[in-house]
Amino acid sequence: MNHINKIEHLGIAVKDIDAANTLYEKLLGVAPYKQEVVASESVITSFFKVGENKIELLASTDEEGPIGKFIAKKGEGIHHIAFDVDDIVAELDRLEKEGFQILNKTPKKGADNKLVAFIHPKTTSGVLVELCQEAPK
Ligand SMILES: CC[C@H](C(=O)O)C(=O)SCCNC(=O)CCNC(=O)[C@H](O)C(C)(C)COP(=O)(O)OP(=O)(O)OC[C@H]1O[C@@H](n2cnc3c(N)ncnc32)[C@H](O)[C@@H]1OP(=O)(O)O
Ligand SMILES: [Co+2]
Repeated sequence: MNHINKIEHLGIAVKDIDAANTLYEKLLGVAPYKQEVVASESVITSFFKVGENKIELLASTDEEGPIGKFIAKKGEGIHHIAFDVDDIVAELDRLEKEGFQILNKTPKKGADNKLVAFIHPKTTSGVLVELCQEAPK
């Protein structure tokens, strides 16, 4: 069984979701296919399909949220890389045993019908990693 199946999406932190939607629609030549608020993360997300991959734009709904804090500290830009897994609980267990710092050991509801968990960037050479498992319909 594969551990990591593919890149699920690339998360990009933006200040203004409408302005970023317009910019990325020009850049990619395609409109976003979904916009979704994830209140637990204080974000509004917007998804673009690019071939087999996805871009997730994220704007903060609360400056104290993770995206608000990220932009305040680092400005707009690439925020995280998300990987698709078949069994997120098993993968979190494997990665914790491998020494990665899991930020939420219990997967939480993410956007685009996913269960998600995050790994601290200080244990992944500075890249915030998200694991995603397709949530049961
Ligand atoms: C779930 C909905 C959606 C989806 O796909 O379904 C999403 O993707 S939501 C995305 C937003 N949610 C999260 O990011 C949750 C996980 N993130 C966190 O728990 C925090 O943001 C955390 C722990 C990564 C950083 O926490 P905090 O900002 O409070 O701490 P610091 O600012 O002190 O940062 C500590 C250290 O990490 C560096 N850092 C922070 N964010 C990132 C990042 N995105 N990429 C790389 N590095 C990051 C920060 O610069 C600090 O490093 P230092 O060397 O001390 O400056
Ligand atoms: Co994400």
